[in-house]
Amino acid sequence: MSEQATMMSDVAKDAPMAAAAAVAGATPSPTSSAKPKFDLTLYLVTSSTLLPPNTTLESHIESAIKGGVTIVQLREKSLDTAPFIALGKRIHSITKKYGVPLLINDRVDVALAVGCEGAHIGWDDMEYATARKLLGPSAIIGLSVSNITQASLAASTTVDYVGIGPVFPTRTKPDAATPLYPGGVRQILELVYSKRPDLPSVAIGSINSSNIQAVLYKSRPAEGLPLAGVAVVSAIISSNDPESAASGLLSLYKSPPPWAPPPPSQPTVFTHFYLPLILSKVVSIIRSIKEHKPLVHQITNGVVKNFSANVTLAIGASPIMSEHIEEAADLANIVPQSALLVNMGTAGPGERRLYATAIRENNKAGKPVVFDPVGAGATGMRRETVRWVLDECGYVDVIKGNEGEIRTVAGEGIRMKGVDSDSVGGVDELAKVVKAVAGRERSVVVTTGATDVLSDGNRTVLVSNGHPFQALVTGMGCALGSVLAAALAVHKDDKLMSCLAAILLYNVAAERASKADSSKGPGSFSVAFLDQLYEIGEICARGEGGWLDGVKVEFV
Ligand SMILES: Cc1ncc(COP(=O)(O)OP(=O)(O)O)c(N)n1
Ligand SMILES: Cc1nc(C(=O)O)sc1CCOP(=O)(O)O
Repeated sequence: MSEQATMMSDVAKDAPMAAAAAVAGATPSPTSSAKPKFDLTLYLVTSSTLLPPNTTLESHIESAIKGGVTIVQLREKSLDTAPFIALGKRIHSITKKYGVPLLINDRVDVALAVGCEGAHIGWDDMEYATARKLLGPSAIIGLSVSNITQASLAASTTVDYVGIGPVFPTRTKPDAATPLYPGGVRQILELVYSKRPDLPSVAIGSINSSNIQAVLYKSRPAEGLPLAGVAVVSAIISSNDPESAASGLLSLYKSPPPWAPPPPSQPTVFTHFYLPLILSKVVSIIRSIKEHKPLVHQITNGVVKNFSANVTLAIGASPIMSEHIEEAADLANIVPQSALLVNMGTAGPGERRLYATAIRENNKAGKPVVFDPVGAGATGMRRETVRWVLDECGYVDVIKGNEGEIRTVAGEGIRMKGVDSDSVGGVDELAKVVKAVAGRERSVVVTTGATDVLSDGNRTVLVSNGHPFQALVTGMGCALGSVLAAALAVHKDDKLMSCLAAILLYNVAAERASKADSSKGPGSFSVAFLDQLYEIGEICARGEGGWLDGVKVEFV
């Protein structure tokens, strides 16, 4: 209330601003009034053509403001000047009542005539310097930014905010630039911050209740200003209940995303000094799996289903192999401890909607998601599926793959033979790539190979346990996804720790299986491996950690 009240008095005081004087032919005085305070948190951009039937823009805007919209932009592409000004005046009389600033899209002349708080302009509109001259120093002026060059140019001006977009493909603006996705928004935020650390930004382009938290979370730069808000058109304008649409968006904006629980009070420090502590946590996570029997919903490929289900059962978790969109929400909520594994091994474009629904439902339920981009670099279709999952389906907690797959996720055009991969650099170089991808996606990344590399973007661990037979059993790599998911389901507050527990369980089980008398080759090894997964679970249930004596763990 107090912020709104301050804003209201500022807006009311400054409303006619220097602009009105300019309309009358006078030059606006640079000291005529102070710039009104503005809050970009929930920015409503209008489009009358998207209103539901029998509704008016005036009542829609008023309801949306009641729901929490903090700033409004009148964007009416097909109105002539006179009706545009008349509409602007009617809308301004509403926004002023609530102390919410009103900006006009594209048309500086209309903003001047309406006497509202400012304008938003793009690169095809009036040049910023001219707009500023006409509107005066107290006007709020925003500039669109769709790429790094525009970001750099915008940040070299005195503009008041930038509108970054489109984040996603949008039907509302047919001439929008190429989608940036949250990762591209983050790059622009970093650039803007490096040139003008005080300049606030909003993101725009198909932002709605299903993606707002992922946009905010994944676009957040490692340092510098995060987004100051989100701008939406259809998510509010096309709604039959704009007040609820706005309040729903605002509440999602303000709450921490369910997949990012508050950091543990004592985060595990990953150094050799703390190895005994780390290994005792590994034991307790594996014991927890047996205790809680988490459900692992697996959308996985046909080649590995049976083995993955057996691996899940052997560690004490409960597998369900479902590929029905209709039950994704129920499965995400059916038990308190569960997780989702999405393995794209044999997927085609038909599966993308299933992935999106299952990932979003698990995000909403605060359940962890493991994504295995099998064969990511092998074909264009697979590369597009990886992009779709990471950019458009919400948030994945863990990305797990072999070196080639993770390098593809990193954006390297590595060639892959089927779903296997060639190693290109040393482990140190790979560790840098893994860490960079983890930082970029804000996920834990697990790369499997002779040495497994795990990173959450800050801490990076190398694990060199395991046995060469693992590479000779179909589904060995894929089934690891179910163990990662089970570990995350029971231990969410330090995801890297959960992944380390899963990797150590898996690889030590493989070493022990290779030494079993019954283990004569990959076939008998795979049976002994299931036995060892079970056996280690039993050992951990007794609270014993001797099985970890030979682990080869390095912290980098
Ligand atoms: C907040 C915000 N950001 C970007 C835009 C896009 O403006 P522009 O580039 O002028 O394109 P049109 O809106 O005119 O199609 C915006 N309007 N608002
Ligand atoms: C007005 C606008 N500007 C964009 C940009 O990329 O600059 S995208 C866009 C349309 C946003 O509408 P919706 O929320 O319905 O997708």
